[in-house]
Amino acid sequence: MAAMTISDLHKRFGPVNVLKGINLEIADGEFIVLVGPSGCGKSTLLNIIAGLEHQSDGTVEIGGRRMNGVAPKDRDIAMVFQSYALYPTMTVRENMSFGMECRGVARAQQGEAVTRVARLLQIEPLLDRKPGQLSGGQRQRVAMGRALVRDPVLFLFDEPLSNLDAKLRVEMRWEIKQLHARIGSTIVYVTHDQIEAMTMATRIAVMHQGEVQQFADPDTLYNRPANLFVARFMGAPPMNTFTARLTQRDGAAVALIGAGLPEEIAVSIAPGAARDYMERDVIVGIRPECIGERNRRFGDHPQASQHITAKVEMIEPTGAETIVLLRLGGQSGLGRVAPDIRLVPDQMAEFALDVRNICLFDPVTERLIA
Ligand SMILES: Nc1ncnc2c1ncn2[C@@H]1O[C@H](COP(=O)(O)OP(=O)(O)OP(=O)(O)O)[C@@H](O)[C@H]1O
Repeated sequence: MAAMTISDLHKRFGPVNVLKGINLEIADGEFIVLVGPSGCGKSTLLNIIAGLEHQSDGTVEIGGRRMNGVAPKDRDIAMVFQSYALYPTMTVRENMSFGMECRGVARAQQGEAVTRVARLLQIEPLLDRKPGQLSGGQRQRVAMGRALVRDPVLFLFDEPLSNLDAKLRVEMRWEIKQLHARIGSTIVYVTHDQIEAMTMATRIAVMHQGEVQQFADPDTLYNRPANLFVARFMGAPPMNTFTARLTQRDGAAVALIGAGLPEEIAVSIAPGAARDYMERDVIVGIRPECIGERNRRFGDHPQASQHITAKVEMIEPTGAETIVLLRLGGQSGLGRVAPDIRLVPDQMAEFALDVRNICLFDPVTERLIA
């Protein structure tokens, strides 16, 4: 196990800047997820940590040891790839012990390590099969087993679940999380799936265009996103964003969505929030689950919920809940209501708004104000 420090890391491919100064301080035993849209540099960063790619500038330190110039095989890192990369002609047992065989580990020790890890991953009955005789989930488990027998200081996972179907992905997610709880190793895990990130990580680094936008625990990322990119990237459906004007109404601070329009909506804002933005435009971020059916109560405080009137534009029943597209102050946003609520398109209806978790962003810098 080891802590890792990434300092001012840059990577250029010819004229293209793919990583633009990455700084991450990762504690021993953390489960870090790198998440971001395609092409943001996640795999490049992982490959540099593994030593498979060289950085243009900056340093990676693992367990206090500077890795510049250290060959991949000497970094004591195990990597699990999206393609399981198992040898098709070898049995599961041979696949798992191959690395140890190459390093000249004694046969008895190899056998012990394979048995220990096979038990941990519950793949003992599969040890004499070949990869072609395994399901996708079993192959993924063997790929993890091959990494685990090495007992490395750091695990790197590059989208390990993306080849699995949705049900198996949920199961494997749970298994990897439990595995981490049991072995306590430091893990850096790349995915573009933000549900995977939210459910497994101790901290998530959200990347965009070669930069870390925010590095925080899942709760902070979700409820206090540092900027509009993070707000819109994390969450499905994503956070609604409305342009609004901050002002005072009846002695209280409000954000007017669609200020000046007949359908203007005043949303209560915490006193003192964004004082410098009074009488200025802001972006208001409201999660869809913060807009619910009229009689929904958010929290114990009577002022946690506010009633708003909006026009229903579209209805999408999902079984457990109904997603509604609403017209709010001339702008569109999503809400989530109980499945037994009857709504029809074009109807005006009252909804409850949870005002506790409303985010305000600067419209120019797009950074969180309050
Ligand atoms: N060897 C290379 N030469 C030139 N450009 C490269 C090379 N490898 C990666 N890139 C570019 O660097 C950028 C980041 O790629 P990277 O694979 O790290 O992204 P990613 O976030 O992992 O994407 P994905 O989720 O699609 O796998 C992309 O624009 C990619 O085209």
